[in-house]
Amino acid sequence: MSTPAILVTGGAGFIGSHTCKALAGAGYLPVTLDNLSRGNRQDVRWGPFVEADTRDTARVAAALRQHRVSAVIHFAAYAYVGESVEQPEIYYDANVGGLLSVLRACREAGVDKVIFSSSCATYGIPDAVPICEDAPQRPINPYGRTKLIGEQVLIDYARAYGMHHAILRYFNAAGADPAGELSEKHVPETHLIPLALMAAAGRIPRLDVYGTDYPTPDGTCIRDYIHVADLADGHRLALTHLLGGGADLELNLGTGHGQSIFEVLDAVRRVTGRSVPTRLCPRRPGDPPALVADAGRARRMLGFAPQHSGIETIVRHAAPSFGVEKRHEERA
Ligand SMILES: NC(=O)c1ccc[n+]([C@@H]2O[C@H](COP(=O)([O-])OP(=O)(O)OC[C@H]3O[C@@H](n4cnc5c(N)ncnc54)[C@H](O)[C@@H]3O)[C@@H](O)[C@H]2O)c1
Ligand SMILES: O=c1ccn([C@@H]2O[C@H](COP(=O)(O)OP(=O)(O)O[C@H]3O[C@H](CO)[C@@H](O)[C@H](O)[C@H]3O)[C@@H](O)[C@H]2O)c(=O)[nH]1
Repeated sequence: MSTPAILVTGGAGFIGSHTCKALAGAGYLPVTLDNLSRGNRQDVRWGPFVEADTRDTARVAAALRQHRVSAVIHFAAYAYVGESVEQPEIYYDANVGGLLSVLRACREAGVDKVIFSSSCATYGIPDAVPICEDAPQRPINPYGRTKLIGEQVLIDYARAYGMHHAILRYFNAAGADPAGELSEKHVPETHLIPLALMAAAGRIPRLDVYGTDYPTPDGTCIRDYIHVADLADGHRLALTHLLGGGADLELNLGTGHGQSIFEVLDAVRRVTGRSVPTRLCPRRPGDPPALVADAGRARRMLGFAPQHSGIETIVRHAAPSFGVEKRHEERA
């Protein structure tokens, strides 16, 4: 039997490149399609590369046909809350327009299985944590709205066209390939753990802590940090489920445990043995106080069980990406 080919849009990006590695390890051929606006060509190492924009429907359809693709994993999107508030047009265009174009290409090429990168940002400010999948989805910024629209498009396309889907709502992706073949990087860099490591390494003067007056035990925001290798494995499981004829899925991918900003900074200090200079700042607009997944449905439906997602492991695997010496080499 030939190796099933999977089109991975955004496969040159952070989560996409880690997922391509996991897919190749599981016997799939990942075909990356990326416009390199925010990804890295050198991280496309586990299958062919198509440099194209998702909105170029003809190029996407040609890639699907050329590689006889069995399913699509659609990562390609812009993913910054603040930027989406400043420039909503590029978000609706790339995130919603890109998805519509990929789905049109799938229908033209006869591909009927799509895995979609959604986000806990679709929940907005939740009424309660942990957040289960049936909680109300009331995004509070354009980024979250583009993801919710994407989910709704997929649900409508399933009813009308029989397009099968797995909607995966990631919580905070972090860390890097445990084997060290890929690093944690984002363009531009605005994420907490990378910036804390850069502050520990002396590459930036300090980490700004956005808000210490939230209704949380230490006053800082709580997030559910999930290791990128665990997220990659979640995609492998969802793909196996869909290719095996399993029902459509709408799942959180998180750990079920939250860390405050101060707890993350403590982990960075413990792992690196270095101090993290900080400056206490006002809240960043658009940040919900606490986002933690109810991870039960993914466990029940897919057997999803994060292996690397302790905060210290995440920080230890991310640290080399930022040139911070690890204090606990023996524990790698
Ligand atoms: N990082 C997180 O914590 C997180 C959490 C929830 C959801 N997500 C979602 O996961 C997906 C991947 O996120 P990431 O952190 O790996 O981001 P990333 O920016 O590292 O990767 C996105 C990739 O998509 C590519 N891309 C963007 N627009 C494109 C277009 N129009 N055509 C072709 N390629 C395009 C970029 O070049 C980049 O390589 C995104 O859809 C994001 O919204 C991320
Ligand atoms: O310099 C910094 C950077 C971040 N934070 C705080 O740290 C927390 C986490 O922030 P960040 O790492 O920027 O992640 P999020 O804003 O939670 O967004 C990420 O996680 C979302 C899911 O929660 C995804 O949808 C987004 O794409 C992804 O960027 C938030 O409370 C931030 O205010 C700081 O205090 N200082």
